[in-house]
Amino acid sequence: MAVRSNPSTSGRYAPPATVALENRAWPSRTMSRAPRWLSTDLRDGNQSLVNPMSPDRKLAMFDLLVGMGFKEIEVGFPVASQDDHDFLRMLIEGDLIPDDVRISVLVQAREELIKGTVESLAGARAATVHLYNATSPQFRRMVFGMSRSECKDLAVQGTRFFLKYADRLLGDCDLGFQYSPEMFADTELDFSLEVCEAVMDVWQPEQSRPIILNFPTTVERSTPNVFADQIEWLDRNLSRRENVCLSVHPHNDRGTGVASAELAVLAGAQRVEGCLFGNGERAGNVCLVTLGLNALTHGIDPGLDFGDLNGIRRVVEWCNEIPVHPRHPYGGDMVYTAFSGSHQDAIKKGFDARSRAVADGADPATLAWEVPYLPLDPQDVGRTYEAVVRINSQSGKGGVSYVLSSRQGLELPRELSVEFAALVQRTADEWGREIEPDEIVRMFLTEYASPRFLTVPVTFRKPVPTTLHVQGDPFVVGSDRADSLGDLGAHLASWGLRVDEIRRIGAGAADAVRDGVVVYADCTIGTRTVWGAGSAASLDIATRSAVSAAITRALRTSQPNREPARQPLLGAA
Ligand SMILES: CC(=O)SCCNC(=O)CCNC(=O)[C@H](O)C(C)(C)COP(=O)(O)OP(=O)(O)OC[C@H]1O[C@@H](n2cnc3c(N)ncnc32)[C@H](O)[C@@H]1OP(=O)(O)O
Ligand SMILES: CC(C)C(=O)C(=O)O
Repeated sequence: MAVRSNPSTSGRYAPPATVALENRAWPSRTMSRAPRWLSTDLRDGNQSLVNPMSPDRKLAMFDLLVGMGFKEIEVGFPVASQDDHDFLRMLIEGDLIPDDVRISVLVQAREELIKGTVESLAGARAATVHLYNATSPQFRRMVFGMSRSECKDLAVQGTRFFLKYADRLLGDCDLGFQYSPEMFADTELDFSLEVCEAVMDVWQPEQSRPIILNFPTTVERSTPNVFADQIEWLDRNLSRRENVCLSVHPHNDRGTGVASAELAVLAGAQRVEGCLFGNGERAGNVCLVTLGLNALTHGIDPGLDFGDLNGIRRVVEWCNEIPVHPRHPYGGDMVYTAFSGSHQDAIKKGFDARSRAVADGADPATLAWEVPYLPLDPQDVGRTYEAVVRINSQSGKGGVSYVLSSRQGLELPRELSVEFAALVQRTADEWGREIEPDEIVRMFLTEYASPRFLTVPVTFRKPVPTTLHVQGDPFVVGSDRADSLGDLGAHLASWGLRVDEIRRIGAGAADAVRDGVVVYADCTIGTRTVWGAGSAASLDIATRSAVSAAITRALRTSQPNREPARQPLLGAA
């Protein structure tokens, strides 16, 4: 097949500039604690929506953020719209901002807008004003029509206006100040530094009045390592560093917003701005859910509560009117689900190993999480194990066994699970769709279980060698459970059955059969080997039931590939 390339279009895009950084330190660092988080769901997130949030949606989002533990929340751009202004006033006048939460508001470097912003904060106990202007060559040339020094002056004047109106109007407020050179990632590094230094000369940061300098990838255009280099360069070169909170604000245009944020933290960023589930302009702001849970799965407390991630998602979806993708890291519907056989097998073995460790006395709360293919314990975010394994034609015996075990407590012998999995796979192929757990259980019971428990002995004309599997661990005749099986051989002999071996006997009932023991009988009938399953309060009756089911199957399975009947038989018994 001919390979098509796009030389004519790719030639219109330039590769990003790189940073000359000697001995960069970030590649060999690891994250040891979570950065400060700022949620900009109510500002950058909101400004990107088709329908900006209504007041009740804004309040729901604010309450959610507070409930999750956010301590810094950008609540809007109060001079941009009456809605943003009114929401801010509602938070202040309604005393809805907890003492340990700091709100912030965004404003451009224009005097009348700064004045209006400061006025809208009247009565606030604590707040940060976030001033921005774009600094990149493209903006200076195309949007502002300004030289470098005029652009710097815009930021400097903006800071002066802020101080002027804040002094006049907000004497009682614990005021913070944040400056962002918008389009930072596309701005010459030395110019970003020059502007930030000039802003700091006006603000005069001290320990008691630090400054937040926030560096956005307003439009993400380079690989995350380039952004990390930019941040490390600033970390090294900014003056008054101890009074600067170095913050980043990544967007996700190239799909690497999370990587940009994480590498930036390694490079010296102390604070990250983003949105829940990555809402935001174009391809979104960096996703704070992903970042927070990435930290958690590296053993770092994110300082945010993700314990009810489905609940968080519901609020976010309602506020933004945008569904979260089923494959969204940690929060999507499908992310704790495996369909493919080898994944399911490994997951089941992981859970089994975990159960054994707990049975041996390990505390599940502290036992290291190491279930293959599940980077996070779904229960840590309020999800269940219910949908961890789902069955379709890609599934194998591990998955089918997992469903029967987790749903019904049925622990199939390996040979039986191989056989049953093949039947499930054929059925999934035939039906052309996923098979629900209840259907799997029904299919198993329909195929292998006796239509009803037989309580009377069955007589066969010729001896049938039988291997019995009883739910649970291997059992050897003559062990401590031998007495409970004492009559078994006699019973089976009275049916005309010869017991070659009794391999397994269970401790405890299967959920499917509340009344006791499950027996899996592997019977050689004539030239065929046929499985049957039975359950009852006593081993004796369960065994008859299992053998009877095997015989019934042997009689009816002249067409082995038939579609299984749909009615549950054990359930009806
Ligand atoms: C990357 C980001 O997310 S930044 C935040 C973006 N968010 C928003 O823009 C939403 C809120 N903004 C708004 O609602 C409006 O832009 C307002 C209300 C703030 C201002 O509206 P308007 O006065 O009508 O101006 P408009 O939006 O067209 O702004 C363009 C003007 O502002 C100037 N400008 C843009 N950004 C800045 C800035 N940060 N500082 C100073 N001037 C700026 C432009 O140069 C342009 O000036 P010109 O009119 O002399 O050509
Ligand atoms: C105002 C700044 C921080 C911004 O939103 C951006 O550049 O994306």
